[in-house]
Amino acid sequence: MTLAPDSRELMARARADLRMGVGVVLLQPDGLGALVLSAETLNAERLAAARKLGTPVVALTARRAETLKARAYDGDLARVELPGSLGLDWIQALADPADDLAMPMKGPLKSRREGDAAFARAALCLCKEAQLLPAAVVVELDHAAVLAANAGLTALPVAAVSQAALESSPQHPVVHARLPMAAAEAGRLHIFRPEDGGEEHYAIEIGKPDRDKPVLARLHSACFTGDVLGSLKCDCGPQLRGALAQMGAEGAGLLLYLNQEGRGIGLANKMRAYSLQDQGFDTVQANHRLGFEDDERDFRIGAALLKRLGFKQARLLTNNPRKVAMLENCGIEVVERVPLQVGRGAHNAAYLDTKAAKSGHLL
Ligand SMILES: Nc1nc2c(ncn2[C@@H]2O[C@H](COP(=O)(O)OP(=O)(O)OP(=O)(O)O)[C@@H](O)[C@H]2O)c(=O)[nH]1
Ligand SMILES: [Zn+2]
Repeated sequence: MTLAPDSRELMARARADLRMGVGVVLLQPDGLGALVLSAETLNAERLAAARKLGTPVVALTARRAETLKARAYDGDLARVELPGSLGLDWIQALADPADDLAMPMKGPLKSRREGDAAFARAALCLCKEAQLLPAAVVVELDHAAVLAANAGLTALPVAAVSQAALESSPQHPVVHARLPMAAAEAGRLHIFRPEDGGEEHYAIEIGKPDRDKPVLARLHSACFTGDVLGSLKCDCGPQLRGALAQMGAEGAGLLLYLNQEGRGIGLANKMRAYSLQDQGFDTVQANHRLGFEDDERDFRIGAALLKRLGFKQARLLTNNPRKVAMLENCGIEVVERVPLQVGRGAHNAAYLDTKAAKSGHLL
């Protein structure tokens, strides 16, 4: 056992650093490395310091590059060259689509072809995990480890980032306690904490579901606007309350409340998406313009929590066939899909229709 943080713990530090605007260093075994800064949280002083170290590029996802008409030579991403005359405002306009329509970016943008995109790819992965806009300034360095040590920056192997993206962090039970609720007096709230320093997730157990029978279950993704504020733009609030009510009526069930706000992009980015929706884009187009995929959630967490609580089979309350497929892939048998169609209204009809047309939701 060592006191030093392992690579997963270093990733948690890196996420926190990027959110504050502090750079992180990525290292390759051959000694080559890169300084990475989030485009969203970068300031002018740090950009100037980064420019003294080498030639920065702005890493963008292929989704964002498509909107900006930048060539994504690396497939899933583009490394856009940063002209010497342009600075922070230009980088932030590349990253943030808020003003795309009012002030379109003046191109053409020049994308880098040569070299390895591994640093840029890891940088975008870290930005997404930090729930920042997926855009980063990346400067390749010869003496990256020395820079990290001298400046006190978090340094981690670039391979650790790609490896972590493939795995789902183990979730550990922290505590559970009785919680009488309006929907069911016999309620119990369990808290789970991931090893990787990410968001905690919750399980709400209603009654005493038999572990040897299929449990009436729901994987509910956090929606602050719908669940708490009663937003009419989505169906989350009525789905949450409808699921709990059905479990209460049956006397048993399990609702997993997964802290994957905004289909995994975080509340700030979801509000950016809402702003784009006010400009006429639908929910999927808005995610793409921001540089995200339609859905950035990791549904493996739900399967892991079901298993951890002793369940092997479920009757799943959902309209999303991807949730069913993912649970099955992760070893939970879904014996029945129980539709959950509640809360349709004037404000969310187009949103629900888009989910059906583009994301495969069943109406
Ligand atoms: N990015 C983005 N997220 C949204 C938008 N509207 C709602 N959400 C999020 O979408 C998620 C909805 O989650 P769920 O209701 O669990 O999932 P679902 O895929 O709709 O599937 P079912 O409800 O089970 O049929 C929540 O995390 C919301 O915060 C939007 O316009 N953009
Ligand atoms: Zn919602």
